[in-house]
Amino acid sequence: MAEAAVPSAAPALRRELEFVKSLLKTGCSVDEMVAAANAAARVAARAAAETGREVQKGGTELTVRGLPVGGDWDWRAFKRFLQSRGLSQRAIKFTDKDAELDVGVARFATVADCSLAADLLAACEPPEPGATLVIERGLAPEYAKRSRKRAREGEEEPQAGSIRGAKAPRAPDVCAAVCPWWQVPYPKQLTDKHQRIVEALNAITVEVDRRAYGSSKPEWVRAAHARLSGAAAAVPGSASSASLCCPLLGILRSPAIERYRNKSEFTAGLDEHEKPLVGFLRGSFQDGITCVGNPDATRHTSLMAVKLAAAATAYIRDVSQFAPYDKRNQNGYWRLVLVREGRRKSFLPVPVTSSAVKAAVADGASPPALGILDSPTFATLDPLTYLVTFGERREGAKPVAAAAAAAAAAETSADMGLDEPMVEAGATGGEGEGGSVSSGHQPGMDVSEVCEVEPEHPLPDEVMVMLQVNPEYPPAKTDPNSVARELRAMTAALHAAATAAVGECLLTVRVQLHTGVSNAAPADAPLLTLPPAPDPPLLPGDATEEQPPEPREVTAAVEAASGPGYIHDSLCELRFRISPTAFFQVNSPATCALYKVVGDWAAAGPSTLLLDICCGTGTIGLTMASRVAKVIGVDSVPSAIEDARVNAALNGITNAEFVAGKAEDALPSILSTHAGPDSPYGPGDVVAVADPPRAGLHRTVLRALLGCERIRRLVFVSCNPDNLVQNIAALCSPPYNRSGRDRGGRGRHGGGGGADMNGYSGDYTPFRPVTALAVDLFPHTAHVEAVMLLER
Ligand SMILES: C[S@@+](CC[C@H](N)C(=O)[O-])C[C@H]1O[C@@H](n2cnc3c(N)ncnc32)[C@H](O)[C@@H]1O
Repeated sequence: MAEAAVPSAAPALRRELEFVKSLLKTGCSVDEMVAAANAAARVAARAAAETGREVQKGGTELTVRGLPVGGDWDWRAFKRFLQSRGLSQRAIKFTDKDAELDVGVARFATVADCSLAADLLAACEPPEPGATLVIERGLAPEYAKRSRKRAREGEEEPQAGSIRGAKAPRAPDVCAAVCPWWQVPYPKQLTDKHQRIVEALNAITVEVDRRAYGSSKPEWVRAAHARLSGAAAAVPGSASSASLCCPLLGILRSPAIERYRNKSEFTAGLDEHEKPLVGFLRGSFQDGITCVGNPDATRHTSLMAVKLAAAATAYIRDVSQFAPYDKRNQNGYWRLVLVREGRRKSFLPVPVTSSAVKAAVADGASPPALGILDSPTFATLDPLTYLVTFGERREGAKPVAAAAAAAAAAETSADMGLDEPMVEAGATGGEGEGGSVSSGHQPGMDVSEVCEVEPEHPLPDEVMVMLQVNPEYPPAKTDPNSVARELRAMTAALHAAATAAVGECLLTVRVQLHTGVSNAAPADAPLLTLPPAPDPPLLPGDATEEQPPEPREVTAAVEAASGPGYIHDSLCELRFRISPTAFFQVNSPATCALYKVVGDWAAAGPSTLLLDICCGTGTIGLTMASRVAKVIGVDSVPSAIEDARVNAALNGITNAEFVAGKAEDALPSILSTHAGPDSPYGPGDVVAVADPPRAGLHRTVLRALLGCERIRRLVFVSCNPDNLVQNIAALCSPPYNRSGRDRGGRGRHGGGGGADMNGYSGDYTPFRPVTALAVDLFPHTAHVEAVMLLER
């Protein structure tokens, strides 16, 4: 029926339709479901059209109409005009304007610069009194031909760096490969990520419904069904959020969106001309692509990392006797250059709204001062500063359960320890879907106010480089002296670049040996300090041209870079030691906001035992340690656990204990020791925070959490919406109960396999999803983080 009407360009909404279809099996009437499916199809068609428009809007080019004609009003005058309106020389890459046309075009360095230009020009006086400036994204047709010609010329580039013998696949541009959303306006990125979490929360409802028998079906699942059928009848298209498993408060924007990463993993390889380059892979080996691209245009890579990659490239190209590793023949020495950065003081950019920018410009002022919190106070940090909501998307939507929304808002706010109801107007779905419960203050900002302007970030104080090399490279295998010379000279090149970038900078270098085909090394791959200088020639005359004695500056640089082999970063008013292979979140400002939410939702107190499952270097547990009785963290990477123990000591924290091991091995015994019947922690005193890797939590961990009745509150952080669905559904589904096979013969779980879709038997109370929040830790990529609070 409605399926045929769904355009293929809307896979997300296709999933929505699948969801609606799955509910056909649940008990809603067929008419209701058909109405919902038709509504979904209409939304899909609209979304597809909008997506097409947005892609067009997302570039770095701008057309301005209404400019003066004649005289010397050519491209130079147009450029001067842009500069006079506050756009910097750096931001304007190119302008074009024929003096006899009233239209000019400009290309900007980044999408953010282009958005700023559009905002500034929309609010400024035109150069000719009485004229009206019309601003359009993209190139005017009058000029597009010239631009297309240039693009055609660019396409003739040879495409090397692909697997020999096969037809050369075209490697995508480096930005498309590593930050594929770099041209998508930031508000649109947030909208899409928020939608991704909407879909995940819908899918949790469906999954729990699928796993539970009629009488054991949780109340919140029944409520979602009721909302869904109500919404489908009342509001076309509202099915997309009516069946969320809990309210979604919005998405926390990243405080920093340009060059925000504190860690960059560069591949040493060959560029499209087969020249050595340290940068990002432009595709995957499976697709036949091995070619590396220059990282300097990628929006998320830090300036320090770009400079170190350039220094490593220059060294390998111009000086090194060793080749970069080539996966095609598995030969070569240099494989990876991993750069990590730390700062003595943390920082948090404070976002400005697009209307503030416009108002300031309309008043003739320069854009509002860009705030940056230097060493922000964690306890008083308000994560709502970064909350983005989507109020306008419900325009025309009738309240479905306004009273329930208000109640949910109040409940959620109380849970978070907030004075203001957080779900007021911005939250989507769950109990509160459809309710325009707006009154007074709306927390966070509407997505239409999201602006990409941000201040410069402070430079790092410490830098760590891990050079991954191939010890099987024949020239390296046979000549340890040349290995020492190469590693030391490379270190000197990196040291010079780091020092030139930031003056006094603590650079520390380590060498990782790895022989596998892919650069992903196991956690226990040998990690070495820099080798000593090769023995000097016995007599001064012994030094040949090929083997001169080591220059003094190399010796000095290596001595300086032989430091501790880890760095420190500041986060949430604490200091963290980070080893080369330990996990640490890559976007420190956004992580700070995320951890504040996690801490608030955990609502831990002086009698709480806090379990930090998958704790990395101990970050989440340590940021909460001062509020709780005890922290126990567990992580599978031993170096991360060593860091966590050091980090506790570094911050004077004495109530934290860290266990090295897989959570599935360690957690059951941690729980029986610390949270069993004889433990000093009463029911509800044990709070768990889980922040698993992309694969999610192991089922043994899920079982252990379900089986520990003292855990009544669980904060789940996920970087993979698909696994979030599976893990949360498992935690929120009722136990298997043979006597509950009262399906009335429907047998929809496959021949009476029945309710044990969860696979967990025993007597436990499932958790209930209470509230959720999306968090953008990775601007310009499709990745999105979600936080969920579960209770029972
Ligand atoms: C997404 S990170 C979160 C780390 C930490 N919570 C943070 O915010 O920095 C996931 C962590 O899970 C750890 N990990 C992966 N598999 C694990 C397992 N089976 N058991 C315990 N920890 C695991 C990784 O080493 C990594 O530190």
